[in-house]
Amino acid sequence: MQHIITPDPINSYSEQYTSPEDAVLAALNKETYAHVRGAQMISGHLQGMVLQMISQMIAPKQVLELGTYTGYSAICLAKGLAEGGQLHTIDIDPDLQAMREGYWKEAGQEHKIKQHIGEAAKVIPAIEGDFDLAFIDADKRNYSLYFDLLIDRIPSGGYILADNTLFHGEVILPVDQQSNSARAIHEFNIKVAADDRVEQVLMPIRDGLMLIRKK
Ligand SMILES: C[S@@+](CC[C@H](N)C(=O)[O-])C[C@H]1O[C@@H](n2cnc3c(N)ncnc32)[C@H](O)[C@@H]1O
Repeated sequence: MQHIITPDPINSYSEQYTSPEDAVLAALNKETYAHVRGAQMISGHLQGMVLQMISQMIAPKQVLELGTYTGYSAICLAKGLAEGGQLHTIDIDPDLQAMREGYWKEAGQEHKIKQHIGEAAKVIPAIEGDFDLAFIDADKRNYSLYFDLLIDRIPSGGYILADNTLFHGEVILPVDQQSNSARAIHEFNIKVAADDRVEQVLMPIRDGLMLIRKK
């Protein structure tokens, strides 16, 4: 499944003029593609640097990530945490835990990252406090539910990032030709755009990255 909607040469050029992927992230990316199912899900070099820079700009005290996978985006987001800050990351799948913990340690970020295993919708209410930044990157059909669960936990001036908001370009197809996931994402985009509590920008980076700011 294609997860990059920009043409390959444009993507390669953009990567060429983006700061190089650090050695630990490059090794994690390589191992994910070599050994882990669904490797196209990984954020990767370009989007990873976008996540890192957004996190560095916000310098959040507490970040919530929905969808850890092999832990690539968690490293990128953790790099921007304020001194003493923490990233909570939730995944339903326990199997990749040893792999991600190994890379978090190698990246020197393990002390900032707390892994929660379970269904995101059940785990979110069990984590205390507000989130200066939340990254939604788990199952697509629940994006609208995740927005509802998170919006009151984001302070004014805080941010939500949502991945795959262009869903391989399927969101622009007539609704009856969209897959269930694409329709759920399209409904999420409509919902966010209609919500007066937020302002947002849908950036055509990788598979579509929406940056939402709570007013
Ligand atoms: C797109 S991947 C995350 C990629 C990762 N954020 C990155 O950029 O490298 C989605 C992850 O969401 C997890 N997931 C799917 N449904 C979930 C649910 N209901 N609750 C928590 N995690 C879920 C999957 O196990 C998978 O690891």
